[in-house]
Amino acid sequence: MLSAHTVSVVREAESALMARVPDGTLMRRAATGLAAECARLLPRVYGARVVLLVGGGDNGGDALYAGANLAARGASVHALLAGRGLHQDGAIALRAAGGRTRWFTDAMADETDLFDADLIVDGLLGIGGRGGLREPHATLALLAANAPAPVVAVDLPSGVDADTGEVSGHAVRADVTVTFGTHKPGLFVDPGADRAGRIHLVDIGLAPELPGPALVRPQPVDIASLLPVHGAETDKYRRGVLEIRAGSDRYRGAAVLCVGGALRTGVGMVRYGGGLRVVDQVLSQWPETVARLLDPQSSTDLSPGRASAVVIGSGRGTHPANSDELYSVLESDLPVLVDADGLTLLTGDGGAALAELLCERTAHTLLTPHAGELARLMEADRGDVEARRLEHAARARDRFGCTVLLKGSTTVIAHPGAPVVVNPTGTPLLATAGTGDVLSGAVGAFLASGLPAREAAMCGAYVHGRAATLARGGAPISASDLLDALPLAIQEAHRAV
Ligand SMILES: NC(=O)C1=CN([C@@H]2O[C@H](COP(=O)(O)OP(=O)(O)OC[C@H]3O[C@@H](n4cnc5c(N)ncnc54)[C@H](O)[C@@H]3O)[C@@H](O)[C@H]2O)[C@@H](O)CC1
Ligand SMILES: Nc1ncnc2c1ncn2[C@@H]1O[C@H](COP(=O)(O)OP(=O)(O)O)[C@@H](O)[C@H]1O
Ligand SMILES: [K+]
Repeated sequence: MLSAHTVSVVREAESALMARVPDGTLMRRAATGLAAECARLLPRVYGARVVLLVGGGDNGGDALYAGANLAARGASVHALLAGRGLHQDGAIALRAAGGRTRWFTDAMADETDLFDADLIVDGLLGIGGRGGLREPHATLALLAANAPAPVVAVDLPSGVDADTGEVSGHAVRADVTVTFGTHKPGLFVDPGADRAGRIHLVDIGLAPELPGPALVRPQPVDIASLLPVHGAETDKYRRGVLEIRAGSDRYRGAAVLCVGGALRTGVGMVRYGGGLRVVDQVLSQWPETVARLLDPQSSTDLSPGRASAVVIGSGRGTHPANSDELYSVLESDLPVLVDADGLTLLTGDGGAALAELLCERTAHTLLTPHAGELARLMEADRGDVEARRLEHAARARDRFGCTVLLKGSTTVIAHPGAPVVVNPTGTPLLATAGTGDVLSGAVGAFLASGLPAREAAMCGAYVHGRAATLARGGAPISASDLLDALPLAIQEAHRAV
């Protein structure tokens, strides 16, 4: 697992470490690691043209010392200084090694060395950055974006909020981010993650001072260790029986995709309950489904019966009868995943009794909203949810006391009492109708196999994201393509051990 810590925790750990080592040690370690990564990106250091964008704080200091290191090895290093302060010792070191420094003004915008650079180092702001970039930082970020050279961000791309990944206005877009001591949450979560490029962690000796992480990002090997392994003696009940209450006579596709997602994830049995037309459609597409007619409008027995887990909601409807169905499902002691229409039913005054029941559940419970659904659930603004996904997923987790998987450009999973998980797989190709239905089926299959909600969500989101990439080798996909690729994604994930 890669782990990330918030700014306040990093600051505390750094102070504790600094008290034990000679002055300047941490910055020297950081700058040495940064210079080494810069050197790796250059065909050769001697003669390379390196431009440093230098802010007034220690982030600028790191860039200046790394620049001094490169200048001492024969690079032509030019620092553009921005903001009010300057890390004086860093600037002295750079000049002593033959580098140049110059204060940046807007008038210079056309004649900077940026366009001729072989490498640009973004040392404008690190974990001390607050809010959108002010001038002249914003202009420099824009100039760097338009220059052809690769950009290396120091600690994090300037303009990205270290704790949330939020970007307001301009932010540097890095090809590589060299981060120090531990990852910062904003490097893992969009829109920040999208600005970070490849992330390289430099060990500055901080680990012993760090508490548990705020955030984790599973690696293939972590997923491999979680995936259920079915031995020779397994049978369909041990693999899990998933009851699916997704789709309706009106939205039959949701049922087909959700059932397909579960079957292709390797569940032992899917039981499906729904109206005549949707049952027909499910059976014609997936004859292995055990289906029964169930009309939420009239049936009194809406309970899920003998299953290992239930998925409910997508395309199911938001009528009072659907509320009754959700109520019976939540009343059971089975693991339950609630998606889409099921989430809508939890909102407003009408949803109060359901929400209360949800909060009281002791069995594994998982909500899988996208940003719009989470915004409705929590009476928040959708744009705000997208800008600060971690905070909003955690708020929903705390409100309902259950696991929340927030879908979107970065999928995050918030679970009570554990670090938030950031899913490392996925692609914008997934932003197409019906892919969420496949996800709920896949996660439901893992729940049915006995994985706890957090682990089921991690495995489901991971293989779903990989399936999107594997399905057509990076070409556009539809939700149905995911179904074919899910088994490959699972096979690949098992191999990572
Ligand atoms: N503290 C330590 O021991 C270490 C810190 N290191 C570096 O130090 C960095 C943190 O340094 P600082 O605390 O000095 O903070 P920064 O260098 O990140 O930034 C602080 C400066 O930026 C200005 N600023 C903040 N938000 C701004 C905005 N939106 N637009 C324009 N200017 C803005 C502030 O007024 C302040 O002058 C880390 O990210 C890392 O790069 C590393 O050297 C490792 C060791
Ligand atoms: N920009 C994006 N980048 C990566 N994944 C995305 C993006 N947008 C959406 N997704 C993923 O696509 C799926 C869409 O699910 P959802 O919004 O429920 O759609 P639907 O209801 O049509 O099935 C989710 O798994 C989500 O994480
Ligand atoms: K930076």
